[in-house]
Amino acid sequence: MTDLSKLLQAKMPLAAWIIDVEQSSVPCCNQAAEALLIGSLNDIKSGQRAIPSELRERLSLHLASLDIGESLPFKWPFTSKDGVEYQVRGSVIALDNARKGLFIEAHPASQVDVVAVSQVDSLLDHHAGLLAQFRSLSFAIFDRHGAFVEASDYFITHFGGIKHVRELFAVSGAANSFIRRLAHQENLFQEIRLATQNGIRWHKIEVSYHPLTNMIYLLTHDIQEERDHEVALYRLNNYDGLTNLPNRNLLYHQLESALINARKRRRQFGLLYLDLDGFKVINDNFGHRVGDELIQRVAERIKESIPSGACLYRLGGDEFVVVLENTHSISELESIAESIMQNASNTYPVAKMEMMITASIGIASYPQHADNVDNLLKNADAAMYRAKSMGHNMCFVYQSSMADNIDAYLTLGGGLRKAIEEEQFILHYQPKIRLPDETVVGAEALIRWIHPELGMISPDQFIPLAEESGLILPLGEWVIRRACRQLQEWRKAGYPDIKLSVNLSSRQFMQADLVDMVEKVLEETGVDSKYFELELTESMLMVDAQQSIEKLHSFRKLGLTLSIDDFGTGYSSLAYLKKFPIQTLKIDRSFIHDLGLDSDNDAIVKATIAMANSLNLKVIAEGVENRAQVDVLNKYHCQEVQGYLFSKPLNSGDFLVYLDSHRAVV
Ligand SMILES: Nc1nc2c(ncn2[C@@H]2O[C@H](COP(=O)(O)O[C@H]3[C@@H](O)[C@H](n4cnc5c(=O)[nH]c(N)nc54)O[C@@H]3COP(=O)(O)O)[C@@H](O)[C@H]2O)c(=O)[nH]1
Repeated sequence: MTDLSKLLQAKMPLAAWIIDVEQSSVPCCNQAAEALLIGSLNDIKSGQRAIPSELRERLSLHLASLDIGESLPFKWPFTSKDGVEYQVRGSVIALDNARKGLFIEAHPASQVDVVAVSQVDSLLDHHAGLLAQFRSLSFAIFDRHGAFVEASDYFITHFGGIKHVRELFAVSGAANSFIRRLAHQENLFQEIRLATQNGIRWHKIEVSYHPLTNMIYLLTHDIQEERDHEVALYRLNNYDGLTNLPNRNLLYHQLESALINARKRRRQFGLLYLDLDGFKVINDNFGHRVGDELIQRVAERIKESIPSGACLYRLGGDEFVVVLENTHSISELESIAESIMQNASNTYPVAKMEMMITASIGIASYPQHADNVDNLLKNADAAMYRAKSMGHNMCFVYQSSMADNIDAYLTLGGGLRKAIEEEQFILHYQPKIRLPDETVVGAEALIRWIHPELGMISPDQFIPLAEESGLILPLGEWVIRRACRQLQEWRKAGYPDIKLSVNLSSRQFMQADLVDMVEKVLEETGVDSKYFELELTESMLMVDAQQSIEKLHSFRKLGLTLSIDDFGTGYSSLAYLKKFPIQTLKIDRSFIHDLGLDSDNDAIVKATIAMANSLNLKVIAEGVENRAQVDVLNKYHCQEVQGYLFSKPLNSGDFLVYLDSHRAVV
């Protein structure tokens, strides 16, 4: 084995000092160092006590910040024998703890090495100890053709008996480039993968070629553990722990690069924004462990459903994004979305159960729908919410007309959240009039937002925003609670019992715990459920007819009445409606508008009322604005009407005044 003490003395063309930094002394230095005792380096001679305090401080500083085997660049000015000012350059390398180190430096004319350590008891003991430490460095010498000459014990244990420097490299290309650079007598300092006895590992290497000996001096430091930590940290920052899918960070990176590519090559790329329907219910009912397992299975299923070039990301919760580069058309994106929805909706064996879940997907494409990453994501997200509000298991392609809503969402959306917290809403009540005696028998509760700056905002403006942001759930609950409290207040004030209806939005109707919530509010307020009515639209019910039927039966069990709003605008037939346990049909105002003016329209209204009566359903006509309409409706035996002819929606005070003057005489 090489005796590095000899190496230090004889073979190294470098001047080398062993410096006890703590004692500020120089236990020894080699022959080359003796020959270079010039200028400020003159103070650093063998057996010398007290090195220059500035040098000592700087060495201490360097050594203190280093771990074993680590190095730092070091500069020190000195003047040569012939009076030339030089800047010594090299690096400090720690030996066995942060306070002991090896310092190698070079200047233009020759090379200078300094070994610096601290905490030495005696010079002699110290000398032996230092050499042992030096031996523990991974250090080797090669001739200028790369043939092995000598190495430290540690080097040989770590890399094995090698004959040529080439054998160190994991990749032949790296070896070639290394040898090429050495041929140009370049000094190297780099991080590279080397082949060790324990496999390929990352190393920091420091190489210098010395023309005096024609030798290559190589110092290596194994940094595989640091690299492993870096990789672990990278994974933590960029991958989702549950599914191992790349996360939002990597999504942004890929989208940015997809955008650059698409711009450069004038290509398209697409984005599918995916959210599972009703995942919260599974989490709430079966626990997060089952929810997590389901998310993993769904992720696998989605991965199987997308083309090989596509990339799947998990944004967190039940949200995923698929990025498809180099797409040709939106219909291509739609057909991929369809196949994801189809595959995802098959059952999953989770926790010894057969689980089912569906997904809603929003689609946006560059350049059609946005020209930057943020807008693309935002638009795909909005399209996803639109898909959700249309029902389960749907996909929706972003439309530019949604931009108005999104802009409004950005300006009103934040305010809407605050408005819910601060209850900036009121309910107005539009009387429902019985025919033919035209007395008030009920009312429809209609929400109004009293914005602190914008004044009263119509529900047409903010209900779609509330739907798309999910805020409709707390807002809808507020409406139900407020309406029930109002009923009780009227009752307690001695007004006759009337039926009050509220509108449900489609997202609200999908809410898994809707029935429980309504039941809780009824109990809380003490309202007699037969005076409370829910208005639902046909399209809402037809999204998942079977589930709707079950939900409606649950409401019926609570004693509520159920009404189909906007009847005639959807696609359900009266025969089909028989399956729904409903009590009232509200004919849409578009049919009432032309009543008495268009015979086909009249025939439809007449037939609807007749068929509804035969099915034992009450009929109410909305949007009644003139007497002629009332006359026709009376002729067809329509039971109730609602519209501006009788009253616009009123605040609760005005409504009571109206009620007083239009109530049935008993
Ligand atoms: N999910 C919820 N939706 C709600 C709630 N409150 C209201 N809405 C829905 O918003 C839409 C707009 O409502 P609004 O501006 O209140 O308009 C209602 C009436 O003012 C209007 N109306 C009534 N009579 C007439 C009339 O003679 N002519 C005419 N042009 N318009 C009239 O109709 C709206 C009520 O319609 P409908 O619900 O179909 O009975 C509207 O879609 C509301 O449903 C809420 O709390 N939750």
